[in-house]
Amino acid sequence: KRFTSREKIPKGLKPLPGPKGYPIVGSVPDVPEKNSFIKFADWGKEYGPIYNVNLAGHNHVWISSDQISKDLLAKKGAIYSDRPHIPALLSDNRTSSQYLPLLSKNEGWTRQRKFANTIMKESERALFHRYPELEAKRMLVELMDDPARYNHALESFISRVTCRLAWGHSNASDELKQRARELLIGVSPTGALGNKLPFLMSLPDWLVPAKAWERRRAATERKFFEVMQGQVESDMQEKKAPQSWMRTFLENRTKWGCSYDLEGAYMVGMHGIAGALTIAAPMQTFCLAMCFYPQYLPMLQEELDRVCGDRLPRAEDRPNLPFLRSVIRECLRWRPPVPTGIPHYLTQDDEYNGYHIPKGSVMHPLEWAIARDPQMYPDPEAFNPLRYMDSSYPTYQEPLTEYPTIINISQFGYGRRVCQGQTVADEDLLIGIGSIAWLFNIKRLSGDNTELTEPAVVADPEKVERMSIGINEKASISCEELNTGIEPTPTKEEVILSKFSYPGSSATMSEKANKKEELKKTVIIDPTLDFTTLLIAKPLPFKFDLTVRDGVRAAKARKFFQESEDNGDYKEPREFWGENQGRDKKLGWGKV
Ligand code: HEM
Repeated sequence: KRFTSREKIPKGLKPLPGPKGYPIVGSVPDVPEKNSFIKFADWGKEYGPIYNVNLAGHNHVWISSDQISKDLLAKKGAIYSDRPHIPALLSDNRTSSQYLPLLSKNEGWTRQRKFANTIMKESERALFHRYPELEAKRMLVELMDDPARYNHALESFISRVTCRLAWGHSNASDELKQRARELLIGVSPTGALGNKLPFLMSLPDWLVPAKAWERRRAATERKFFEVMQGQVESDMQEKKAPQSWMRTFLENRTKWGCSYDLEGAYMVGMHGIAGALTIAAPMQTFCLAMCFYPQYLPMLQEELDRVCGDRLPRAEDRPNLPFLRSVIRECLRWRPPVPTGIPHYLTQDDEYNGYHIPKGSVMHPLEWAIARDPQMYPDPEAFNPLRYMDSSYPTYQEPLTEYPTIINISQFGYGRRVCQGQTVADEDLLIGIGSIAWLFNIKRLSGDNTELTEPAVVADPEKVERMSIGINEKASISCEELNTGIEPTPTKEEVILSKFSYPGSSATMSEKANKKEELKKTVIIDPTLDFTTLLIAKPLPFKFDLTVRDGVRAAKARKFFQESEDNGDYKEPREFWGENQGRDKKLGWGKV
């Protein structure tokens, strides 16, 4: 929906408040690429818990309150459950039945959600086939052997579990990571160029490398999903296919109402991607939190030692591990993996508290702000898992065998579109974070005295040294920018300078100079806020001490791994596109 300042407001209603913006581009120049969610939250403090922003002619509504998000997105789900168009994708995300999270509220979405419900229930009943427990052993050994590449080990853990759930084995987990990363770039407002400059998508490929990149991405993804489906099919014929979402689809393929098998390939593949993308983020946040709030790791280890003793945490331990659940819940609150929320789209004019909300508005439940409501979360900037363990906090809930839980918290969205994968995330985090805390101490590097002030800002960014991960190294979702040729995360100065080259800028030189000064002040240098800029925000790799708690545990962890290794549980990763990941061919890893 195009935004006009003369939008007709029905009698008796007021327009929503919000920043005024500039001609044509609206408020785009005021939104920093890095940590844009903080800017949107700041506007929420200025204009109120629901406000309007014109972004390049489109009306975006930002909601910073859990209650308002529920009132609109959940209670009025009939008109608030659509999705906006994503211009950088070649096929229309709303109708193409490729990506369930991006589909319009149509028949395809209904049947795919039904399928998703079935596979999630089946997996939960089967305790996710113990895949998280199996892969946790491999992750621990990788972390012991190469702690500096912790980021890679955590992402591999998640991707392998998800790959097993989707197709019954983990061989394709590196490829799944790369598919996840490329799709994330394709759909992120700050990723593919076609989302920033949609008109590019109507020009020919040879003129617009970003469009050619998307064509290659889409073709590679399709081929990958087809190959994965075909393999499960032939394994089933040979009666050797382990349980998986794809097997569930193929065993009953007419039941789901898909018009062709390829839809099944996408339905399963999309869930694989959704898992691979998201769950490592809170695990990386966990490492960050333990570095900056060191008082909680000993408490967590005390609980794990008491409950698990000399074995790793298991699914059955969940009721007895309330502090572990508190830490996980707090990781999701403190640094929400989807800080801007995933937008809904309003299909009819509506009103809220006397305000007019025009049809076609893109609605954002702003998780960053919702998770910082000081009434619900006193001292919201502090990482504090005790808010779920101590009855004096508003978030405390009994019984502690069940609460806290991450199921149905705001970070998983609202209404009819809530996240389908919550139980997978819940299980992976319990086993993954529990296993790490069982085996390791996590500390800041000695000599790093960075202090967090309240609210957590200002520190020396040089102290948190980034690790370089080279091109064509195994996939790493957090470093998506490196492997696809998209610019690496911009430096402070680049962030500022990039604000002066947007098309249509009519700012005078002095306005630009003022803006530069203003932006300088808002650049974030808190190391706990050094996150990737795409839709799913992950802490950028940083250096810290990851050491085993004692030799006995280390030896045990190696033994657990060896037993599964001897059992043939871990297979080599498979490469799909040949040399150089197919860079010189039409299919393979994309590089703009
Ligand atoms: C920490 C992990 C995760 C987070 C924070 C997360 C967050 C979200 C959010 C915010 C939404 C949008 C909800 C809305 O529009 O109101 C969503 C949707 C969705 N998620 Fe997740 N998610 C996670 C893990 C997963 C996993 C593991 C899967 C599947 C294996 C998954 C599958 C989906 C699907 C299919 C949707 C689309 C639902 C729809 O549009 O109807 N998610 N998720």
